[in-house]
Amino acid sequence: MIVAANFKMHKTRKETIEYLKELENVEFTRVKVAVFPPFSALVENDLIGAQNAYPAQNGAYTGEIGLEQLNEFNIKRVLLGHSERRHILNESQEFIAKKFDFYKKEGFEIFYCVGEPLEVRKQGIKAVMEYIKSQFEGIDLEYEKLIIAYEPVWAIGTGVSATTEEIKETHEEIRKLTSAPILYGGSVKLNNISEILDIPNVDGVLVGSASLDVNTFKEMINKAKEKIQ
Ligand SMILES: O=C[C@H](O)COP(=O)(O)O
Repeated sequence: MIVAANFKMHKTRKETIEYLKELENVEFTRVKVAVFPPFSALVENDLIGAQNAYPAQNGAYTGEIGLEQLNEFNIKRVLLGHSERRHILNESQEFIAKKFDFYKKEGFEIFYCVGEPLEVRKQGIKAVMEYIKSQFEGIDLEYEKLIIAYEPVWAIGTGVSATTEEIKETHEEIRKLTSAPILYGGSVKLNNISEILDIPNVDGVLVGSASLDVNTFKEMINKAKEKIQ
């Protein structure tokens, strides 16, 4: 079971350090926990991953960070292909695949996000899978340190999670393509996490807004623990 927190553009360095301190007392046995803070809050801690990274050691890439900056904090985990980077920052599949390739070669654990917009979901699962397959172009689905996060765009930050049936059918289809763990993300809250974790082929969750409160996130970790036999 994997429970991951994506702070997006929330929290300062000080707040992130306090958050991590709160997590120190949590017993993680058999639950993998990951925390993705903003770049300015990256610290050396096993839970930490970067929300994004440029595919280079260093260089003239204004506004980006690369391997050199991640190495400073011994960070070996990165989130790639998040919907906000694809849709707000217009990252192309080709560029995301370049990042994937670079950080795969560096042995990073890669949380790789996919998910369809509402107009595609309305056309049904076949169209959803065509869309998702296009987001897998250039991605090594056999990479042993790959974790996939299925996050329907229309469920992110809206308070409206995908239905159990939608998650079930999509994860089932993604499972046919890879043996990597598959997380669900998109309005995961304390009141729906248990139900979501019960769905076949759901190996964990990627949580945005609900993860910002550390007590809520801790309770989510506990709910995930309850699912482990
Ligand atoms: O990375 C996390 C997802 O975008 C989900 O965000 P959310 O939980 O605020 O809907």
